[in-house]
Amino acid sequence: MKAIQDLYAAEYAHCFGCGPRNAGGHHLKSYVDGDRTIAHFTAEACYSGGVPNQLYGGMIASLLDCHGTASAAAFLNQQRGRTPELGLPRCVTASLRIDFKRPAPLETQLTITGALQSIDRRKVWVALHLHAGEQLCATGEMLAIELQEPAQS
Ligand SMILES: CCCCCCCC(=O)SCCNC(=O)CCNC(=O)[C@H](O)C(C)(C)COP(=O)(O)OP(=O)(O)OC[C@H]1O[C@@H](n2cnc3c(N)ncnc32)[C@H](O)[C@@H]1OP(=O)(O)O
Repeated sequence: MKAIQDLYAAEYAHCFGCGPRNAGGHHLKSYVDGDRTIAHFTAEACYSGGVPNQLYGGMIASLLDCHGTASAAAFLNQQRGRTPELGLPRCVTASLRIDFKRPAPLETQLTITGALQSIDRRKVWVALHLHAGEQLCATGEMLAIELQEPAQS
């Protein structure tokens, strides 16, 4: 199965966190998994927060940001009855609230999941969770918005 990010149009594939066309980026890969989405990521030691073996909060935000917008695109497509191969809507983050519940470890596989909360036209609300094993480390609530097509001249 292709990752959601690998279905982005070339002009929207430059994201530092997940863009396949960003050579220096993190290349997060998100997948549809039944009625949710899932991604895995292992952070290198350089992404430390102030405390040893604790992942920097900005990286947690980045993982939720990229996984959330990928999830929103996939959920919009599902609602419209379109298969991803026909192209994905392009969603960006309008709002992202994060609760940091427990420290997330470095050099350990993290699991990020997304669940659809609701859709209202171009607006998609996604609930996000980040786990290390069984431990819930962070939750997020995202409002993603589908970009409008540029007006035809
Ligand atoms: C393409 C995929 C690449 C991967 C992306 C990875 C994730 C990212 O890092 S994205 C980068 C960070 N995000 C951004 O830079 C977004 C910056 N913001 C914008 O570009 C614009 O504000 C944008 C596109 C979100 C919305 O603008 P625009 O298309 O003009 O819509 P606009 O008319 O303002 O709002 C649409 C609706 O959303 C609502 N809305 C907009 N922003 C918010 C917000 N922050 N909170 C609540 N509601 C909002 C509006 O009230 C409106 O609602 P309604 O239709 O009911 O009246």
